[in-house]
Parts: sequence; C-alpha cells; structure tokens
Amino acid sequence: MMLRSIKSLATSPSSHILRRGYASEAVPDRKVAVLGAAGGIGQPLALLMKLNPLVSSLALYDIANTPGVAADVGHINTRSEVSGYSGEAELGKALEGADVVIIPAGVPRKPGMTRDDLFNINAGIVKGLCQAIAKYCPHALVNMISNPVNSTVPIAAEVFKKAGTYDPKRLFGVTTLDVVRAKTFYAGKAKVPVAEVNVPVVGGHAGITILPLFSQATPKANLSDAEITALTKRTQDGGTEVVEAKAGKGSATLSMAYAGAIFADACLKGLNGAPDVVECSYVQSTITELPFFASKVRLGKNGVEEVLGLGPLSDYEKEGLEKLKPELQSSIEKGIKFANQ
Ligand SMILES: NC(=O)C1=CN([C@@H]2O[C@H](COP(=O)(O)OP(=O)(O)OC[C@H]3O[C@@H](n4cnc5c(N)ncnc54)[C@H](O)[C@@H]3O)[C@@H](O)[C@H]2O)C=CC1
Ligand SMILES: O=C([O-])CC(=O)C(=O)O
Repeated sequence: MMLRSIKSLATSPSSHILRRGYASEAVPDRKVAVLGAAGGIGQPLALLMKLNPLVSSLALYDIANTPGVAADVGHINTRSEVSGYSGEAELGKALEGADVVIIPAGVPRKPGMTRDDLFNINAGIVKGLCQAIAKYCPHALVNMISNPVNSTVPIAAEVFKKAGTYDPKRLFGVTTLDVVRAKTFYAGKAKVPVAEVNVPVVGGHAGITILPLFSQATPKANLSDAEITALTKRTQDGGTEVVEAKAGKGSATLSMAYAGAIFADACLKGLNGAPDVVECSYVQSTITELPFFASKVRLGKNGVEEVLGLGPLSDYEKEGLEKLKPELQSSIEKGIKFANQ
C-alpha cells in the first residue's frame, strides 16, 4: 500500500519535494546496471528502467556509445540518477553496488539462424561480464537476456561457482517475453481482455523448449485442440516471427525491453519485501530432472524464494515436456562445458 502511494507520488509532476521527503524513507535505494545498454534492447530498457520509481541509480554500460544514451535518458525527470560507462575499464564502476544487473549484451539473430548459432560470440561476452559481476557485485540479482539463454545461464552459474560467489537464488534467465507473447496471442484467440490474462510458460527459451501451458490459462476459454496447437507453435516461434519481419535488422528489441523491465521490476519488488511476486524465469531447478528449467518463481528479499511446480498438465503439454528435455539438456551441457574449458 505504502509502495503504491509512493509510486503515484513519484509519477505526479508536482511531487518533487514530497517524493524526496517520503521516497527516501519508504522506498530503499536500489542500483540497477544494464550491460549492453546502447543496443537495440538496451536503449529502450534503459528508458523503461528510468521510469521505474523503485530505481535510485541507473548505470548504463556498453563497449561503446553509452555516454549519448546516458545523457539522453538522464534528462528525464524521474527519481534515478543516471550514469554512463563505456569500455571495459569502466565496467567495475558500472557494477559496484548494483542490486540488479540486466544483461542484454551480445549479437542478435538474423533470418535463418537459431539462437544456438549465437553461442560462439555471446558465450564469451557473457562469461567476461559474469567474471566482472563476481568481482564487483557478487550479491546482485542477475537477469540474463543474452541468447542462447538456455546456455548463457548455465555459463553464468559456472563462472560464479569458479569465483566462489554462486548463489542459485540470484541468477535468472529472462523468459518473460515468452509469457508476454503467450498472453497476447491467447487474448486474441480467446477474445478475452488481455490485461486479465495469465499463462505460465515453462521449459527454456528456444523453439520447442518454450512450453506455454495454455491448459492453465486464465480467464478460461473453450479453445479447440487445433487452436491450442497453433497458439503453442506461435509462442514457440515468436522470436523467429520478429527476426523474419525485421529481415536482417535484428530480433525483438521493443517487446523484449518491455518484458525485461517487467522482470527487473519484479526482482526489485521482491528485494523490497513486496508479497506474492511471482514471474516465470529460467533458474536452477529440481522440478524436473534438468538442472535449469523455467517455471513460475516466487521472488523475495534474496531473489528466488520458491521455485513453483508445474501444476496439472494436459496430455499435449506432457508430450511437449518430454520432447523438450533432450534439447534443453544438451544446451545446458554445452554452456557448462564452455565455461569450464
Ligand atoms: N531473452 C530474450 O527473450 C531475448 C533475448 N535477446 C538477445 O539479447 C541480445 C541483445 O540483442 P539486441 O539488443 O537486439 O542486440 P544489439 O546488437 O542491438 O545490442 C547488443 C549490445 O551489446 C553490446 N555489447 C557487445 N559486447 C559487449 C560487451 N562485452 N559488454 C557490453 N556490451 C556489449 C553491443 O555494443 C550492443 O550495443 C541478443 O543476444 C539477443 O538474441 C533478444 C530478444 C529476446
Ligand atoms: O528470437 C530471438 O533471436 C530473440 C529472442 O530470444 C526472442 O525474441 O524471443
């Protein structure tokens, strides 16, 4: 309740003094760092995090072009102080004191590529960034966006293990865009208000490893098996749909920034002690035999508070779950092997 009233104060144009007076007491200071902040996702994500009243300090890091993004975003009259950091020598300063680190650094797909085709370049980028996180902000919650998420999260875990800083409660693969898509597509097909829709999406974040659980979607709708199959396929191929539409100019950036901002906001709310913060995320998990798996996760003051189970699955979803396991397992193993060589 208190948080909500502060939020409305923070968005009221005449609230500067009130906001300073109350917000510093009621809303803790939180530093968020975005790594890859000058990119297609990074820029709109920086904007959305600048609009988030839970953020007091926003650090924007990239290998180049960050001063311009930081100067631009920094003129927006919201709570957070913005600073830009460019080049590896400034990475430590960007990370120091961060509560949440969001990583959209790395190359995106072009038509005809799979997410796994990005492995060779992005694995090394993520490894280097995670080594710096282990050094400069080992307790931060890490939100991994860089693809292939199915492998980059296991890479991050191995880097943190080697550094002696690994805490599985603090490492998240961002799969929120799959949920965002599933909600949009379901609302369209079921003709229900999109703002009311909930659909868990489990598994991983590539092709058939993305498993939307439309049998658990609310509000309930009587969709045929053929409609559920088509919705499932569209959700699994959502990224490819955007890659093809952009025709060589990259992959989803705006919808991803939106999804990334929702997930980071949930992490911040959890850190601040808000109750019942639940989002799907790809985390270390024991709900299947796979060591990393996306499912609903309850977020709290230390990151993951509870990894929630899958709930009842339809026969179609049970089949999808079995089909995805070999691919997800091999992407996990590929990440672990890379990090340890
Ligand atoms: N998890 C998800 O649902 C999604 C993930 N992605 C992934 O996000 C990543 C970024 O996508 P875009 O922003 O479209 O790419 P982009 O190429 O527009 O931006 C990437 C940024 O990363 C920066 N970068 C490269 N190496 C870096 C390093 N060592 N440290 C810091 N920054 C570095 C680049 O300078 C660039 O500004 C891709 O791997 C893409 O596949 C994209 C959409 C959805
Ligand atoms: O498809 C891609 O390459 C980017 C991505 O992960 C998504 O849009 O879901």
